[in-house]
Amino acid sequence: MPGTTPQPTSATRTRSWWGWGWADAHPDDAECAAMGALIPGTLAHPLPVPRVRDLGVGRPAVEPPASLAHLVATGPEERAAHAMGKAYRDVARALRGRPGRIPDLVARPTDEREVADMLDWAGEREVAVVPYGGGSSVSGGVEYRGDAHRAVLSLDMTAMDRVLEVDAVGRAARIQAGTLGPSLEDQLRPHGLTLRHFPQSFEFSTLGGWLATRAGGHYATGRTHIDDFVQSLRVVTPAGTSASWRLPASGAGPSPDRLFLGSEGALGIITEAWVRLQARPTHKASASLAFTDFHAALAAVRAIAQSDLAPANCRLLDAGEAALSGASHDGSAVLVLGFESADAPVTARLGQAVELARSHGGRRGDVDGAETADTDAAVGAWRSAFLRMPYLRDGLARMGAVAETFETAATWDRIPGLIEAVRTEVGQAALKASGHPATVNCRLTHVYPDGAAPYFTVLAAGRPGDEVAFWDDLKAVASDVLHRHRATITHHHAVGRDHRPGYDRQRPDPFALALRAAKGALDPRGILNPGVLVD
Ligand SMILES: Cc1cc2nc3c(=O)[nH]c(=O)nc-3n(C[C@H](O)[C@H](O)[C@H](O)COP(=O)(O)OP(=O)(O)OC[C@H]3O[C@@H](n4cnc5c(N)ncnc54)[C@H](O)[C@@H]3O)c2cc1C
Repeated sequence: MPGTTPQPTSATRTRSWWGWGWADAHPDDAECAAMGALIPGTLAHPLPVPRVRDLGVGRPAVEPPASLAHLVATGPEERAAHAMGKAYRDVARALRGRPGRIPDLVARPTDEREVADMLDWAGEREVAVVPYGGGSSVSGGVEYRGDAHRAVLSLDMTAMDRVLEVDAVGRAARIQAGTLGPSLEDQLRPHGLTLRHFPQSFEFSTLGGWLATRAGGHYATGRTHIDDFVQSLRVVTPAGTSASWRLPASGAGPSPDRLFLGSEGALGIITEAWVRLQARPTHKASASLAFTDFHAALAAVRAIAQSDLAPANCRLLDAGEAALSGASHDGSAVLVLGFESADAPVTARLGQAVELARSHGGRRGDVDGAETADTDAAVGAWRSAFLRMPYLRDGLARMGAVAETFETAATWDRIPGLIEAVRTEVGQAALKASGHPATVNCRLTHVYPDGAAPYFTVLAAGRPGDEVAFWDDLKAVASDVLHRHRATITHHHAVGRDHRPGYDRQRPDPFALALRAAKGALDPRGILNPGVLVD
């Protein structure tokens, strides 16, 4: 229309090379300063937005092979954008001009043959291959550390981005690994189907990345992990291509798919998968409940998780987290509930869950019974904050503040003690290291009949110029607490390089032996994502 300003689209917008999401969505200097003022001890002015030209990116250590050169980028911008994931420590390193080793080449294969050719070439020349989906890793999964290889190739899968087949009868689709979340759902929509896997990073992460990290979706209890949706996988390894059969279930020995789910690029390149789909939900209802007593709220959540009500969303925000997201301002914890169905109205189930929560002391917020949309104010506030949070984290990082999250899972008997210990010990460690009190909030992002996944947010003044070491020290304290409480080192953020010490302590020794043997058999030259999972 004449006179209207064109809205930016994904075709016209630029991804940030150093931080989350779109470059144009980051808070400006004034917003950064306003946020920083809320955390005592942060910088007076924001650190400048980092520029690739200040990194002094050198020439690649190797030339791309002539036959594949048309798939390879060697420019500094592309290479810098593929050097790291999107954790706080990645953002902090970029802000200080120390992103670590920049890959020499960025390759974008368009089919499986090209993936195999890239691996052959890399194997012959001792070039490390780091698979790259959306690059949203928060555990050091897409960066190369060390210098044991001649060069580093970032294998960006996003040119393989199509839904290849839809089986409407069996409700499944064959999808290429480099498909980003929004495109995947856009391609399924005309079929009335959905994968319904929504990690917070949905917009900038791929099916292959979800599979390689065993990602956890939000708005989901029950079938939460991407593993639950996999029918079969194709994986290109230096030892050949693994293709499993499409099956609804199978008891034929250990599952080949399970070997590659969570393999984080260390065993092969996932090129495509058949995944189970669902009808798109048409009935929706949501509600929030406030709790004065967090322990009563924990009991309410457990009761709902152990009932057969099966909410689509059941997450508990402690008082700090509820205040941060705008879901509550009176010191209450908030339980967010959501129900969905493609077949039947859900208000009755929502009503039962609300009653269960009330019997544990929950005070009812607005219940939306419209069956079509979420209008509960607390639910809406939480959802917008949830999506905006990564941008705000990067704004706070520019103020020298640490704003980061970590997550775990444990059985119900351990949950109260675990949450208390993390809050206390991480809080004390931050105070000791920076001289300023830190905020350590908790929410339960995923709940199960037998346990829950607590997700912690840390907001603290960093040590100016030394933010990464400060965060690493806090994370080491947190990892020790998790280990003592027999809570997993990660529920859905993957192992990568950052969680290796915790993972190595957690996994049984015979399993480590088997994993090493698998790595040796599939990747005999040790070129695939060296440093993640297993050496
Ligand atoms: C703001 C934010 C929110 C997040 N929210 C969630 C969340 O809600 N749930 C969740 O589970 N995670 C979350 N994450 C973590 C991250 O998004 C997930 O680990 C995601 O699955 C990574 O997908 P990706 O496509 O970005 O993979 P990448 O980050 O590119 O890669 C992740 C790992 O998988 C490997 N890999 C990628 N593609 C392939 C492939 N085709 N074959 C073999 N290996 C491959 C990489 O080498 C790397 O080791 C979040 C991260 C951020 C920054």
